[in-house]
Amino acid sequence: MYDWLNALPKAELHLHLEGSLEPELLFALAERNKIALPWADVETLRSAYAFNNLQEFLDLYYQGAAVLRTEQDFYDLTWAYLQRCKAQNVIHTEPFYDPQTHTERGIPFEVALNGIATALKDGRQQLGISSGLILSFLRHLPEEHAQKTFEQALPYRDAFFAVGLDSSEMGNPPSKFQRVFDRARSEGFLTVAHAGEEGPPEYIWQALDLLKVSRIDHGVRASEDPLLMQRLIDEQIPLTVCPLSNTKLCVFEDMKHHNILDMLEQGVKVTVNSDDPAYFGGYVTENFAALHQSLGMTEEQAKRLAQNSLDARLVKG
Ligand SMILES: Nc1ncnc2[nH]cnc12
Ligand SMILES: [Zn+2]
Repeated sequence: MYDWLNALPKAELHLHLEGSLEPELLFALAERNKIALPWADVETLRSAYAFNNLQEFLDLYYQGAAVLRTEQDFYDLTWAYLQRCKAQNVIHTEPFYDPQTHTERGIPFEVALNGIATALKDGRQQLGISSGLILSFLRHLPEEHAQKTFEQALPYRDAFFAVGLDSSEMGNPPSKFQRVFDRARSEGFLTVAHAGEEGPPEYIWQALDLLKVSRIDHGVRASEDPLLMQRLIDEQIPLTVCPLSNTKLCVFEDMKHHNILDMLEQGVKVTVNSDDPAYFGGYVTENFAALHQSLGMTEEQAKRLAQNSLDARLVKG
């Protein structure tokens, strides 16, 4: 039905690998690793995917990620996501992963990174999907933990090209991470950050001015601040918007109220992404389809959104 959206060549620039863990794989990995789960079956787990806000989702997301233990698990997770990319004509992806989600529960740093990096390499060679990995810090933890994580990552510097910032936004402003982002930039890494998902426009200003980000992840609350909107337009700073995520997490009450097409028409470089597709009801094509269904997105707008995603890539080729 949405072949025309599937057919558009596109890039995905906002995807948490841990958020692509489908319930079926989650159960398979739990069995492989002999981990007892609190849900009776896949359907029971799926029925728990009802959230009132970001935190309610994160609590389940971290619980789900606990089935990931071995390099093979991380490989399988990443490979399954890349297969979805292939099926939806996502020709380039710049996914995040959260090292601290795994190191904080005793998984050695290199286990997750090796599994992910190997799958991304195979994706390039076997599927023709280009990619670059973003190492994302958990903002609900102290900055010192992020510093330590970055130091752990440095010996593997060829495996990622940027650092990011995710997890609980409210009360954890970008300013909390200024030093570790300074350090990452001094080592030659690019920066991105989640900002303006639930948090105020002020957090977007901070991400731009203090963390010197190349893109804003989400950023939908920018529309509350005309000066900020003007800056995003003037400087063509990309926003990696995630429509299904925003409605699942009640950032917008209904897709009919989503502001992505208004921002597109005002000249903001918005892109369409899936965020945590296993939890939010779909991958990139389903996100485009929701915009068509609820907002009347035209074919011309879809093409512009897809082109924006290709233009907003930070890793070329
Ligand atoms: N949408 C989101 N916002 C913040 N942190 C996240 N981690 C995974 N998904 C996230
Ligand atoms: Zn996200």
